[in-house]
Amino acid sequence: MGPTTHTFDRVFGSDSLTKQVYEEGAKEIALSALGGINSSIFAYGQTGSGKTYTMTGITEYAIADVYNYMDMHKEREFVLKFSGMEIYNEAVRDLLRSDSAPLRLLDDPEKGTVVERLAEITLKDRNHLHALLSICEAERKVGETFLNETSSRSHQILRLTIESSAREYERSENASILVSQMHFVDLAGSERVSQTLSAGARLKEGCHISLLTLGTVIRKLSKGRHGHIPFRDSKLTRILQNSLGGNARTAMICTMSPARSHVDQSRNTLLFGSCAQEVTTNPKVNVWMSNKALVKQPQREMVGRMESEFNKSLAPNFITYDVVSIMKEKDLRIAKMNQEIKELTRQYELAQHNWVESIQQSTGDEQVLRMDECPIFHSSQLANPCFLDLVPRTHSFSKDFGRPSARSFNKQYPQQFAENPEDNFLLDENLDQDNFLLDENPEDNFLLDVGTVGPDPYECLDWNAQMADSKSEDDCKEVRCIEVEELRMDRKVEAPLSLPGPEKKIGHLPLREVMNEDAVTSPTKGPTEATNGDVATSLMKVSKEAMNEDAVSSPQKRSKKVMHEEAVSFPENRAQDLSDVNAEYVYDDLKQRIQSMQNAISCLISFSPSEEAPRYSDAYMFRSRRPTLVRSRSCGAVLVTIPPTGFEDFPRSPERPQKINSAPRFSVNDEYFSRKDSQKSLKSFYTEAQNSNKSDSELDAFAGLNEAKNSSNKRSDDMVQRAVHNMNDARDNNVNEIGLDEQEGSLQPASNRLSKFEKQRGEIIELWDACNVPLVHRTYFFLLFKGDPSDSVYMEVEFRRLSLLKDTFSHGASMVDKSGTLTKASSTKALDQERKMLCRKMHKFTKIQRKRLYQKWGIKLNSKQRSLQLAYRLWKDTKDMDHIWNSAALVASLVGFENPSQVCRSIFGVGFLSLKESHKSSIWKHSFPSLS
Ligand SMILES: Nc1ncnc2c1ncn2[C@@H]1O[C@H](COP(=O)(O)OP(=O)(O)OP(=O)(O)O)[C@@H](O)[C@H]1O
Repeated sequence: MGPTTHTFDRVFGSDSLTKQVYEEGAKEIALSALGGINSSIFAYGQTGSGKTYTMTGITEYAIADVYNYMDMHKEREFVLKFSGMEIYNEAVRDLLRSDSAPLRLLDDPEKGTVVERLAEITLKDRNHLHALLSICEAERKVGETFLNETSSRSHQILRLTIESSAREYERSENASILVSQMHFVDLAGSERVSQTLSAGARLKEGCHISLLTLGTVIRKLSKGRHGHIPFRDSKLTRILQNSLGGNARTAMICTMSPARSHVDQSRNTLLFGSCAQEVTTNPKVNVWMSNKALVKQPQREMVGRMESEFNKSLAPNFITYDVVSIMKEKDLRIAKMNQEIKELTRQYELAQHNWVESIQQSTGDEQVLRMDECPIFHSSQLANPCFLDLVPRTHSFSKDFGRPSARSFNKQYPQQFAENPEDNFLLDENLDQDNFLLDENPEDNFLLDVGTVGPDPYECLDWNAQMADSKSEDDCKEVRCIEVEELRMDRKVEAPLSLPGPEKKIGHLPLREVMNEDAVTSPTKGPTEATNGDVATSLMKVSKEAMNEDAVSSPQKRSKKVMHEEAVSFPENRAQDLSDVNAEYVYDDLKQRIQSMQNAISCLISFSPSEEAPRYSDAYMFRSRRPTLVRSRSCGAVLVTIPPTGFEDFPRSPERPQKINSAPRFSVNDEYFSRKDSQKSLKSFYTEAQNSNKSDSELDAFAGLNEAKNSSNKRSDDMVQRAVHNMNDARDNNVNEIGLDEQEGSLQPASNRLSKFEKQRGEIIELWDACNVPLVHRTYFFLLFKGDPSDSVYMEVEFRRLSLLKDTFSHGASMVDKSGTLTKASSTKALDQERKMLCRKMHKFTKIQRKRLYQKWGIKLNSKQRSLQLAYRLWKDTKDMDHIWNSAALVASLVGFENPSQVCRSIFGVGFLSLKESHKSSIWKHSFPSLS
């Protein structure tokens, strides 16, 4: 048929060694996979021409080279995965799972065609790979034996996936992993194409489809990528689509028999090889972003968002407009409201006085006394604290005519109860949150023990906290007290029956339940309060009910609303009005007006010059509403004592005029506490910061959450200087600046509270120093030092605990001095143990504080990445290992890691010590290019 010329890259004779074929024909391409480029080595040829023989050798050599390369490049990390499959009769079989059913092919948008459920074994070492190769070979042979074939009728595809990365890629901003696949494809004998084509009976058998499609694909590809390339027409071409014409470097080894009888097959093979020679592929380096790198981008955005929010919340600190005039205006309004409250309170007391008088007149003092002695609380239920717990603290029934008891109300109007936001807050999670002191951490009862000395810090707990602390205990106390009464008064009096007129109606109401409710809704009452006054108050309530009924049932009387309005609108007539049966509405109205006034004041003092920073003020208002709600609604006996004295309670009353400069005063140095000089007090820090050249950069770096550095260095400087200035203000207790003095008369309580707050803060700082309180612990107080009244209890507790700690230390020292019997070592050990114990307790407490702060900051507890990111940013430009250690400690505390070293490990992949030791090594240099 005449000579035909074909050109190939290499031609090997029959005396060529497989090694030579590999070295000259396949090695370069195969090892491209180590650089992230897919590679494929095909063997094509007729049966018995040496495909399997050659591919086995090439695979061996390639694997050896891969492992040699890995050995020579220890700075990189490699992960090898191996899988083997066989395609026979368009069925894909996993060679590593002998019993596997044919595998399906799936289209993955990123990876292309993938074989579903194909085993991919991560290799331990080269022996492991050899073992797997043997398994594949054996498995393929088993199939051939089963088919009673002496030659390969199937295609074998061995795939080695190589993932390589720099060992310290985790630390790199551009962290990436190279992922490539190395394919070794031993095709079925090529003669089968022509055979099957000629022998139609075998068309549906063997590998003809794949080979036929392979040939078509190669032919089309060799002519350029014009038209449709039928990759999807066979499993083989579908799986190897990349290798054939896409993202891969491919070597096609064509084997031929020198026998004259095989000249046709040899010619076909040459034609196939010629076509394949023309095919161009489009190999690329396959760079995958590491998981961390992938996470980093959105994480960075998230951090940025959080930081900007955080900065916004701090905005008042850096706002430059005239806060003095705004504060003055607010102070004036507050002063005016205080005056109004005083007047209302006076009216309120008078109303109550008249009301009591009217009750006494209508029932007689004797009756009251008899009621007082009534053992009406004889109830096993009442003595059951569980029952008490189950009764929600409803307190908004003062205007519900014929109100049922708390229990029956809930049964009858569950919806209404659920919809009442005032009631809901009693059930919300804040209860748990504030309940921690007793419930979540039994060990924190230690704090309560401390609290038995000096003024009770819990007087300034918000209402929920009081409820949480006292709900079971105080209720029990109250019940106990009642039980005492019961024992003392051993006779029953049908009290309601003795009430005149309409009272008899209400007398049908189970007075016990009314009393129960009173007991339940007066959690703040101590045992001594549940005496005659309580019962008298309960009686008043009963009478009130009766009056309500009366009012409703007497259309001749003026409407309640009118009476109510008149009583409020015309105070000069209040004497007459209050003596009326509708005096209760004046009473209620006054309460409500006082309450709304208090709320308004809360509004005013929760200074929010920027609408962008509503969080604190909102939270503040929410909290500040609680005491007034409780006191104004449910506890008549307690109610009388609230205003105006309630305003002077530190820090319960919400009308403290918040000093603008004081609120965020400590914000800038929040992170600065994580510096190595952990024992440094705030004062010394700020003094030093002010005099130090490093204040600009380091303060800012430690502020961390502050984007000021990135956005504007100049602004950052201003911020820091302002913060320092503020700190000095605090130290000098200079309240003149915001014009408080002008309102001194009316704002004296608030000023007192401010000064008390600042004094307490100073004391705590001194105690920290005195007790060598660790840095991490101090950091929990950054935001608590903002002066939010609702935080004052924590300051109080901290102060007491530290006082105790200090006393304990000094006491321990003096014991050593006095006794003289203890050796220094033993006493030191005892002190150490004691200190450890206290530290444990402190740690427990601070964990809770941390949780609380998280909630306050809006930080999710699982935001480890954010903190680590922050740490990385803090460390990026530092050479100071102490600095790293301290900030790692801070981050560890924030993210809940056990120790700072764990933080280092998370960021660098090595612990702190390794990090320190390796700071001159490539790891360090890589991580901190500025150092290298
Ligand atoms: N280069 C070589 N040197 C020595 N022997 C070889 C060489 N190539 C192949 N052989 C031998 O020829 C025989 C057939 O080789 P091999 O099985 O590799 O052919 P094949 O193309 O894979 O055939 P099939 O398609 O039927 O599987 C084997 O016994 C093998 O040992």
